[in-house]
Amino acid sequence: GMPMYTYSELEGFAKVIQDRSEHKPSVGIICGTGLGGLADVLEHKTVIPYSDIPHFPVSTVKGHHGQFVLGKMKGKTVICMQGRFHLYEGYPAWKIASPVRVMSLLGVKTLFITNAAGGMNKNYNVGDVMIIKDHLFFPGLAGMNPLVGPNMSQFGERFISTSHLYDAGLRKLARDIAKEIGCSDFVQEGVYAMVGGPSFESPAELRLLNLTCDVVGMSTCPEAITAKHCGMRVFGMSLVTNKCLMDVDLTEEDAPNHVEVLETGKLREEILQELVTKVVEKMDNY
Ligand SMILES: Nc1nc2ncn(CCNC(CO)CO)c2c(=O)[nH]1
Repeated sequence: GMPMYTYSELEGFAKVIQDRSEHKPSVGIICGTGLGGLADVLEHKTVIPYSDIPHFPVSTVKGHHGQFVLGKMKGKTVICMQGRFHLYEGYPAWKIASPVRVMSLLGVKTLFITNAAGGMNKNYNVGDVMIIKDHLFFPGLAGMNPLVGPNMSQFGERFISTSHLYDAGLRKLARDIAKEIGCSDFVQEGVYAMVGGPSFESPAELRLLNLTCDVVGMSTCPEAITAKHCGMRVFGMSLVTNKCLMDVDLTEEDAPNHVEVLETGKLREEILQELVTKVVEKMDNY
């Protein structure tokens, strides 16, 4: 594809946003499929469609708006991505992750990434929320890593560790808040597997992924790695929107589809908003 964004192009994207909004965000939120409601709770909102930013990618998936929303949440200044990008849309990993570098240039120090995912762990139920403690970035293992190519040392080092990619303090805080608001029954903590998509995984692929992972999706890893590269604290959370068909002999009606992914997002929207809002409120003490 076309050459990657240069540092000055990324600065140009940040400038378009700075010229449109007084907000100086310290927190970034990437809203997953059907989870765009997270941006609705912001106060004093500024909305900037991706299409208003020259040469910036645009979302092409049902359930994704395609805009930045800046505003206040519990005293913190937040920038939300309502609509994100995916490998299956044909975007390379570096382009999917470029909004994270723009957020870094705007001053974001902590990134919350949410997504919809299929449950592989048999103890998980549709509607569960899984705090991500680690990931299996399958496409990344095959070279579709957002950091491939010349290292942009303005953001970070050439070779970064991902041993502690999902911040332990924020995970502890999220578990404590889940207890506090009484939703521990359906708040899990586990490992996220990323596949490229757009086809859903075969039973054989699911059984392989389930050796180390609890849920599977088609996003999140490129953004998490890029956030770590530029020194952000990262918090990831999956909404389990369906149970995966782990064996070819299971009946057809369990097969995943996009409609149930969107519907489950609506079901749990309030809880997700409450969880994220409370973690944002208390995160500086963890
Ligand atoms: N088996 C399975 N179930 C899932 N439910 C949600 N997603 C996340 C992908 N969501 C796509 C299609 O809904 C839209 O981004 C998946 C997935 O990748 N695999």
